[in-house]
Amino acid sequence: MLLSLSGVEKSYPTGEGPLTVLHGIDMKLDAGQSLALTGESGSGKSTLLHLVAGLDKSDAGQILIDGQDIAQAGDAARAALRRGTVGLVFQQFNLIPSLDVAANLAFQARLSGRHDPAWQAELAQVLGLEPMLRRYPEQLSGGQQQRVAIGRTLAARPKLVLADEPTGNLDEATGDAVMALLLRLVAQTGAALLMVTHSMRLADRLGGRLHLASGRVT
Ligand SMILES: Nc1ncnc2c1ncn2[C@@H]1O[C@H](COP(=O)(O)OP(=O)(O)OP(=O)(O)O)[C@@H](O)[C@H]1O
Repeated sequence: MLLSLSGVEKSYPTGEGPLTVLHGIDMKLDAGQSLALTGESGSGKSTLLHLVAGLDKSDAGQILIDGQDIAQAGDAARAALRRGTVGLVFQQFNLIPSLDVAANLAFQARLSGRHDPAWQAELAQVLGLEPMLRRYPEQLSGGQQQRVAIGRTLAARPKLVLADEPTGNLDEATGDAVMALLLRLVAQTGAALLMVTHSMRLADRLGGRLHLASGRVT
């Protein structure tokens, strides 16, 4: 099992006292599987994704990624896991403005010691980025930037791809095309995909669905 959560709890301190956002979440995701994380605004989707990404710490429970419990891991171990095993694709593209497309594509793969020029070239081709490898992010459309962000994540060959509304900033047709590419590439690499989406239409294209309501799986 690539990703396994059991009894995951998370509260945030607020002016009115602690706010429990996740109540004992259990879930599993195997390599090659994809899962849509759905639920109303405020149901805890992003919180759950951030915990799995190691960007935040849970209060209780176990989060195993590839056999390693990140809930108990220290900051350095969580950062290493983020570099090595997990790839993130968020709604904000977070490209590096001072680097051209080719260097943005290579960035994460270089950090994780897995830069593979042939794989990067294949990604650039599949994602339609070949004509713009020397351009800078500000010279790209939103859909093009999102394709670079997906390519940058997949270039590092993550075992687990975490995506938060990855096509949320795109029009429907562009978003559909980018989503099709993401699903195709994830399937090709055998990675697992956990994706937050508000769109039932997009959720239906993934292998399964985990629905959250008030911080509980329903
Ligand atoms: N840092 C924080 N401090 C206090 N409360 C927080 C914090 N981050 C999130 N929350 C609260 O936790 C709850 C869950 O937020 P979360 O962002 O996980 O929801 P979501 O399902 O992703 O929502 P959306 O679909 O609107 O993005 C919300 O009630 C939110 O107000």
